[in-house]
Amino acid sequence: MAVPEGPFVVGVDSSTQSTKVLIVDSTTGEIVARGQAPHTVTPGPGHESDPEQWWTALRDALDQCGDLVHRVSAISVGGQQHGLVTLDADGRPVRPALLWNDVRSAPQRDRLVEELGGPREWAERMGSVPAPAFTVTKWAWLREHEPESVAATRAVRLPHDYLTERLTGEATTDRGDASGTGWWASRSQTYDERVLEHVGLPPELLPRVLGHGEAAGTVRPQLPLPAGTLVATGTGDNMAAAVGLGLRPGQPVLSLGTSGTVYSVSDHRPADPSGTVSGFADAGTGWLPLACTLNCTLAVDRVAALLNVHREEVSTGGELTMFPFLDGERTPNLPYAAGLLHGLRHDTDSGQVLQAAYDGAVFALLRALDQVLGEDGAEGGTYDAARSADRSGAETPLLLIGGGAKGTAWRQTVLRLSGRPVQVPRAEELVALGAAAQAAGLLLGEDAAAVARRWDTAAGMAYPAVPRDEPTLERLTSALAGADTLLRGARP
Ligand SMILES: Nc1ncnc2c1ncn2[C@@H]1O[C@H](COP(=O)(O)OP(=O)(O)O)[C@@H](O)[C@H]1O
Ligand SMILES: O=C(CO)[C@@H](O)[C@H](O)COP(=O)(O)O
Repeated sequence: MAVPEGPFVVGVDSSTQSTKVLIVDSTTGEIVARGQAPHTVTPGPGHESDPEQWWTALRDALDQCGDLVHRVSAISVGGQQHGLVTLDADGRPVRPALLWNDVRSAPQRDRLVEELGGPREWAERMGSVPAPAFTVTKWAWLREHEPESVAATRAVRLPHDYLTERLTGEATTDRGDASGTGWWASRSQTYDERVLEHVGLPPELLPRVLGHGEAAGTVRPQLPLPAGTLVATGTGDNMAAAVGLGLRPGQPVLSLGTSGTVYSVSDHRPADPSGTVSGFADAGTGWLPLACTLNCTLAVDRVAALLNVHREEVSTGGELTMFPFLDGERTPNLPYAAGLLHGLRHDTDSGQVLQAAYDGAVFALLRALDQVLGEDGAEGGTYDAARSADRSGAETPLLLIGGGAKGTAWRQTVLRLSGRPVQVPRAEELVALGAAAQAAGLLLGEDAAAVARRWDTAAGMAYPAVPRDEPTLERLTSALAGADTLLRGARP
């Protein structure tokens, strides 16, 4: 095999549970070194992490890559979306970051939607009806609950902005991640003065939104990378994964990680007034209609741990339904929900209970997939099936990514409940690869998604479609309707 010659680039995925770093040969896409370091997330009703720890984790993960770190030419950071990072006058976090899966801001979210024109106005102007995940709702929560933290705040950042700024010293963001704040309007593609004024956030506290392909800066001296290393814009983790797959319109993705997401890229600006589909911008000049669940791999792993079985020890049979909404849920919009199990019998075994958790998690994502693909449609919401078929007329495979995609039980559940062909890319770290492609794109003057396509990152195991398990889908649909009052829950 040829010795990698570079130039080398670094892709970073600073996600909820850990920081992952890849050093990639920009010519071939070969991964030549990797590192990973964990993050701590507070348990309980709120989910918070210390941004300083993300920075330490990034340095640790880079250290694990060995001497190659000193030979890299460019870097880019993909980060978990939406997190509210508040910095003081010295650039230090005022308090831990409020994360995307912290639903304490659900009451503020409801008020903001109502006070600023209702769901249709939000969707049409901003691109999304905000969920409690969105940064603007967290800022509104902080104003109510910790006015002293707000008073001490001199800068507001997203997770990837924070890390990029630590690398460059420049306050920058990109349109992809900015589109998940709730204060960046997709219609005007600028920060929205009306929203900012309403929530008392001075625009000068926000970073500059870089244009497509613009550099964020260069690495400051005395960091673990060569001084002067180019720093690309970076973006939110889902936008980075879309780049990492070299995604084209009509190719659906299902990502199984801490969050579950379904999305595609689109040339059309999404505007879903139901709020199921977030109308994000992508990392280029297009769009990324996306639906996200709060309960995915961690929830299913938690159920396996409660049952004291391995995550692959599932069994068939029984008539169980489970909605594993341990953290409340975003899709469907049930922020005050808790997990729910229905249909237990004397002969139910633990494998069936675990399978019901997988089914519930995948069902929530697949229910949203048609709406996501509808937002991708050319005529404002009608899913164009023809675009989702290849030249032979076969349905375009669902690309299955994220840590869960490594698991057999996850793969089989998606196949059975989607009835679609599924493709699992061999490349596992698509967020970090997408960030690496951004860095390579900046270095080589190429489009980042084209770089990823050149690296052939989406290639992998192809599973043909199997008949859709309609009885299970029907059982889940009717259980969801029947359990509505319970799942709406009482506001704490
Ligand atoms: N071999 C595996 N089989 C099934 N699930 C796995 C496997 N390895 C990791 N996972 C799951 O992947 C999850 C992490 O996914 P990842 O996409 O890395 O998370 P994040 O969303 O934080 O980036 C873990 O919660 C774990 O449940
Ligand atoms: O909130 C969303 C998307 O809107 C999440 O997808 C976050 O971006 C967190 O991602 P992971 O840590 O699960 O990768």
